[in-house]
Order: sequence, then structure tokens, then C-alpha cells
Amino acid sequence: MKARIVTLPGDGVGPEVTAAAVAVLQALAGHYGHEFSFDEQLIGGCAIDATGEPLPAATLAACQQADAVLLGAVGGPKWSDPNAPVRPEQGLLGLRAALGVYANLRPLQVHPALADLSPLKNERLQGVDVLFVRELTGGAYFGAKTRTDDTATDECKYTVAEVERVARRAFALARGRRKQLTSVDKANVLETSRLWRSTVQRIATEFPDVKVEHQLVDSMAMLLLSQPSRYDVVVTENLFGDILTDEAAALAGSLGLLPSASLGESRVGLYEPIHGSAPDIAGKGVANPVGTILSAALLLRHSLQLEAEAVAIEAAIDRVLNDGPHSRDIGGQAGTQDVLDAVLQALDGYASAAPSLRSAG
Ligand SMILES: NC(=O)C1=CN([C@@H]2O[C@H](COP(=O)(O)OP(=O)(O)OC[C@H]3O[C@@H](n4cnc5c(N)ncnc54)[C@H](O)[C@@H]3O)[C@@H](O)[C@H]2O)C=CC1
Ligand SMILES: CC(C)CC(=O)C(=O)O
Ligand SMILES: [Mg+2]
Repeated sequence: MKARIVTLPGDGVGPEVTAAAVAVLQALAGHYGHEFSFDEQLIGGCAIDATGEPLPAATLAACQQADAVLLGAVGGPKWSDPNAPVRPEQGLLGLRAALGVYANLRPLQVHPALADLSPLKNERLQGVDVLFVRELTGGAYFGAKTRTDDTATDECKYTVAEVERVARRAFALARGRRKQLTSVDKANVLETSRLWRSTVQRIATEFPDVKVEHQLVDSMAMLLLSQPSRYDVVVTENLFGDILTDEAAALAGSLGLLPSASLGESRVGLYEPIHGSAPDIAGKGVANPVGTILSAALLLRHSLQLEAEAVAIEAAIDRVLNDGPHSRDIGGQAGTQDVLDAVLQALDGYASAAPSLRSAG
């Protein structure tokens, strides 16, 4: 298969982890006989430095014409002045909106070899397998903003149509899994959450085989840590999903481990680790590339429909998490390159041991 992939390394550790994921995709293309082309573009702080814009028109045009987009991270102290006229994060928000990728899938699994890093005891981690579906193009991140010397506002707005589409996506995903959906809101206080809850309740009638429950976000933050194995698919609005999934990453052992896929109605998906630009470790060659490499696996699965190839990457990551080497955030000493080398080696072994999984090309 031929595919055009736009890469947006961005800022901080973004270029380090993106380079690792691209190396894995290149190796995989060699093993399975695919032709992937990579077109690197600017986004975030580096784009502001080069063009004055966090999402240059050339970047957006390239993304819109691609089969898929792989992003590292944006932002950092250099561009974090609260009075700056333009911020790197606006580039990412603008890209998500322009691509219409309203459903952000963030899978959480806890690798047995990393269970000791989790704040939970082993028995509570048994069987943890949660798919978060975070609404990605609405809510407070996209509402009108105002600022005077002494007052600031961020409007949080949701339309029924915005809730319907992400709810349907979450129900459909639950139907393909353990058929349980937890919808998280703050319906005891927020009007947007009451609209969210009533819309999810109505969409539930289209999916009678899926068991749905509603949970307030504050108690959900607690339940996620005390009973994570209770959950199958969790759907929630933009801000709550952002926060709950970073919390969920602690269960897995590190923010550096979790991938994401952002999907809409169009063919182009956006794939990125859930972490940020990690300025505290940027440029040191120690960032964990696993979340970004697993995002590349999601890219193969969701945008290119290359399921066997996605599984090959996931198997290689599983092997490396099991046997090492481990990066510092998960208790090891390995650098980004060491982890990448081990993943490439595991991929070699997997691809040559499973030739029957090769696609037609
Ligand atoms: N999608 C994106 O591009 C995102 C960008 N950001 C931006 O990133 C900047 C830093 O934000 P923070 O709140 O510090 O969050 P962060 O996710 O960048 O880092 C939080 C902590 O996790 C660690 N960490 C993150 N990724 C890691 C990796 N791959 N390997 C090992 N350790 C890792 C960092 O070293 C840090 O200690 C900000 O400018 C923020 O706006 C934050 C979140 C998402
Ligand atoms: C715009 C991003 C910086 C928000 C975020 O933290 C995320 O999407 O994970
Ligand atoms: Mg976040």
C-alpha cells in the first residue's frame, strides 16, 4: 500500500519521539512491502518562530491532503508568557478543529511488567483495559474567550449535534468491546453537562445491547484510581477527558506510554501521544517513545486499515516493556534510541516469525 503521512514533530521532546515512531513505520513498511512517504511540517512554537503562526497554511494544507498525520507535541516555556499574542497550543487546537477530529480515542492498559510503578496494588490492576473517548473539538477549549484587567472568561458550549456524534462513536466502540459505556459529566452543576447527559441517554436507545451509566467527573477521578477494572469505554467532554486521561496514565506507570487517535468523519486521522512537550527532559535523549510508537500503530489501524501491521508494532512494544530496555520514566536507564533499537529488533523478530500476516502490499 502507498500512504502519505504528514509528520508534525513540534516542540520539546516532540521531535525525539516522532523520529522514533517514523523509524518504526519505515522499518514496518520494509517488512510488509508498503510505500509510506513522510512529509515533515511545522506546528506549535517552532512554527511561530519560523512563520509567526502556530499553524501555518502550508501545514494545514499538507495535513488535509494526507492519509494520516502523526504529531509529537507542542509548547514550552519559550512560548508560555501569559501575555503572548499567540501560543503554540492554538496551532494544535486549530488543527484538530480544521480536520474535524471530534473523537479522541485514548486506550489505557497496564502492562504487567510495569505494575509496580502504578500507585495501585497489583490486584486492583488486574484486567484494566479502558478506552477513553474524549470529545476533542468543543467545550471550554474552543469557546469564546474574554479578558480585561481583572476578569477573564472561557465559554463552555456544546450543541446536541456535537454530543450526538461523539456519543454514537463511543457506543459503537463499546459494542465491539465489553458493551459497557460510562458517560462522565458534571450534570449536578453545569448546563452543558445536563445537555450532554440527556443526549447520551437518548442515543443509548439506539444501542440497547450496551449498558450505560452516568458518573459525575469528581467522583470519577476517584473511582478511576480505586476501581479501574470496572470500566470499559468512558466517554466525556474535552476538558474532563484531558484531565482524566493524564490521571489514567499514572495507572499505566508513565505519561510517556499512552497513545491516541483523533478521528472524525473524514479519512484523515491525527495521531499523537497524550503527553506534552516535556520541557524538563527535552533535548536529553531520554524521552519515552512508546506512546508515540503506539500512536503510529493506531494510525495503521484506523487510517490505513493495516490491522496486522498495527498488531506487529503492539507486539514489539509488548516485548520491550516485558524484557526491557526501559526508559527512566518507567524505572530504567535507557535512552530514547535504546528503546527504539529494541523495538526495531523485536519488530524484525515478529515480522520474520509471522510471514503469514503479511498484507498483499
Ligand atoms: N498534545 C500536546 O502537544 C500537549 C502539549 N502540552 C504542552 O507541553 C508543555 C509541558 O506541559 P506539562 O504540563 O509539563 O506536561 P508534559 O506532558 O509535557 O509533561 C509532564 C511530565 O511528564 C513527563 N513526560 C511527558 N512525556 C514524557 C515522555 N515521553 N517520556 C518521559 N517522560 C515524559 C515530563 O517529563 C513531565 O515530568 C506545555 O507547554 C503544554 O501546553 C501539554 C499537553 C499536551
Ligand atoms: C491543546 C493541548 C495542549 C491540550 C492537551 O493537553 C491535550 O490534548 O492532551
Ligand atoms: Mg493533555
